[in-house]
Amino acid sequence: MSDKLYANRDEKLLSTDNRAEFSLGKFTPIELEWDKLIINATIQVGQISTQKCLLNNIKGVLKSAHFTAILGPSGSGKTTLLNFLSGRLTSDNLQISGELMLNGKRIEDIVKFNDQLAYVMKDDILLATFSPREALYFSANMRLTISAEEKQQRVEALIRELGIKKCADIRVGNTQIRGLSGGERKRASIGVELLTNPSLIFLDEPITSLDSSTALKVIDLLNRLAKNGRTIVSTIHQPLSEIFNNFDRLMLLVRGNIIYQGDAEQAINYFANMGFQCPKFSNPSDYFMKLMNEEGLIVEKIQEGQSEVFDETKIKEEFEERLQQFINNYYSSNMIRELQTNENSVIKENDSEFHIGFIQQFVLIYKRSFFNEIRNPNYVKLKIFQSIINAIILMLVYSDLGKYNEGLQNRFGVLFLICTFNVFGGIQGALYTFSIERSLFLRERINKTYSVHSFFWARSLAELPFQILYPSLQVIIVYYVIGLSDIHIGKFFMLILIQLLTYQYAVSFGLLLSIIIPNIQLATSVMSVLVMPFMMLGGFFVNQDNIPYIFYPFTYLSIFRYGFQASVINEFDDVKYECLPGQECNPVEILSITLSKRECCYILIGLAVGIRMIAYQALHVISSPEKPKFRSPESMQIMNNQS
Ligand SMILES: Nc1ncnc2c1ncn2[C@@H]1O[C@H](COP(=O)(O)OP(=O)(O)OP(=O)(O)O)[C@@H](O)[C@H]1O
Repeated sequence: MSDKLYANRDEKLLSTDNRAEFSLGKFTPIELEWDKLIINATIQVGQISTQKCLLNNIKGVLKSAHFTAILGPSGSGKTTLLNFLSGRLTSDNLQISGELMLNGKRIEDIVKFNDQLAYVMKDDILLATFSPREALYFSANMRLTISAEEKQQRVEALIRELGIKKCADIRVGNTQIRGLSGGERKRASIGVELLTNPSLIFLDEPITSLDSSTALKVIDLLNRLAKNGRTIVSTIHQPLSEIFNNFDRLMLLVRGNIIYQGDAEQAINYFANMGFQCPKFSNPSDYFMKLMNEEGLIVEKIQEGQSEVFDETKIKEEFEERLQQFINNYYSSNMIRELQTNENSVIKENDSEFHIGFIQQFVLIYKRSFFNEIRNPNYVKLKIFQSIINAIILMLVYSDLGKYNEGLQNRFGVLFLICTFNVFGGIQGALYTFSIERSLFLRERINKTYSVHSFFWARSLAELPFQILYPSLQVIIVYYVIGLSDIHIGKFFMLILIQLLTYQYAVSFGLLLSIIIPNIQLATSVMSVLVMPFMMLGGFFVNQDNIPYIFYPFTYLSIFRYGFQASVINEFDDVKYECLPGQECNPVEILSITLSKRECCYILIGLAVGIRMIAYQALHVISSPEKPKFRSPESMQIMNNQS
């Protein structure tokens, strides 16, 4: 059926220079072949470690100018295969053996050919505050070294090809911002990956959660890309028959074994010849899914009229037998002999790591991060609102600071609360902003869009104006209304500086947490657990002299301590405070503060910078996860025997 749609595919393949042209420009067709591929995972349960086979000695090929669909029940190894083929398999508990050939030539690591590949992830990872056109221009400016005019032509051509002209300038959106529909978002995600004009495109469940007509549009787009000579491979969950009819090649995976690999149209006949006839007018993919599942076997029995309660072990045995029959039949079929790539044009390895220099990367990321912040109106409004509300609460509670001992207590209290609001505001802000950008950062890093260096510095600088605004606002409102330091202009600015430094330390801390803990809920819980001891040992609740030695590390690192102590020194510096009528005391000594205001500020700067540098290193680590190493088939066999 697909041939009816794409009658000229073979002509394209036989073109003299073996190159095909799409509106994006020329590219070299790619065929990818793998052989004797085994992927095992080591699973540790308590003291016992076992081996699980994820892909079981499989051989296969992805042909150029074909759209290959990988179908299989959940857990059959589809994503593992796709990730292996695209060089994205990252897990230190995996062991691999096998061979990979690109256009007939054996290669060690497909990542060296990243320029020719694209991977469209299951989730659409785009910035909610940017439109598809802006996302495409950002990616084009980062990843293409052609002239500005050519970039514009390519972006506009893509927008046309993707059929997203009408929504090209609408923001992508998310749960808070109304934006694109699911299908438009998916096509925009595919567009970002197509910008580099890749020859080989991997897609992980591109139509899951799309309605049937939108899913058909996406599949039609993939078909058009295949028609033009590209190699398209996609995992797909239970496609409709209209969608199934658009596949050129089909690969069926069950428990890490391939049981069919070949022309999608021939699959029905192939299984019919084995005695498994797909009923008339039923969806072939539904039928194949039923064949590949134990549950399918039960359904089959019910449909045959068997009404007894099914014995689980018997069903398991029967399914094992059926699976073995499929595997044996597949290995004795002609399909396995046809799995060869053509000796084809040699593919060039990536030229360089990045396409543009640090300064250009920095400027592009800076602009994007800055606009992302201000286009997130709810977030900015919320932060400003939070600062104002905190200030109002402080003003109301401390409307009368008092004169003697009670005045002392109140002043300590208000200064500690200002620090507390800033610490929580800084940590939460950093946790929130990085957690929503995390997947985008990882996707762009895998694509080598920019360096960690440029991302880190550009983002830090773009956020700085907002990190100055939020804590300052609170001090500005509170200071004069409450009447701290008897309204001394120098002390007022000093208090702002101290709070800005405290906020920066909190931001560094929050950033580190959000980098090392991918789950925002977990990161928030860890934050609360860690922040409480810091708070208790910040110098307000317990006097510095009475803190047990065991807690000293917390006092040295406390996010509250230096900001609070510096604020207290600032408030009472050179002031003899009248703690009782006629009796003066030095509040700094009451709290046993031994550091000077300047020392506290230097320590805050040191901690903010130090923790930020650790966060920077952590960004490097998460953006280049360790890849499983290739092993010999013999050592895999030994490991399997031992487990
Ligand atoms: N690193 C790992 N360690 C242990 N088991 C793993 C690992 N990665 C994958 N698996 C297991 O391997 C099997 C295949 O996983 P995979 O994600 O490839 O399946 P899938 O066919 O894509 O499933 P789905 O359709 O549900 O996405 C699953 O049982 C999964 O739990």
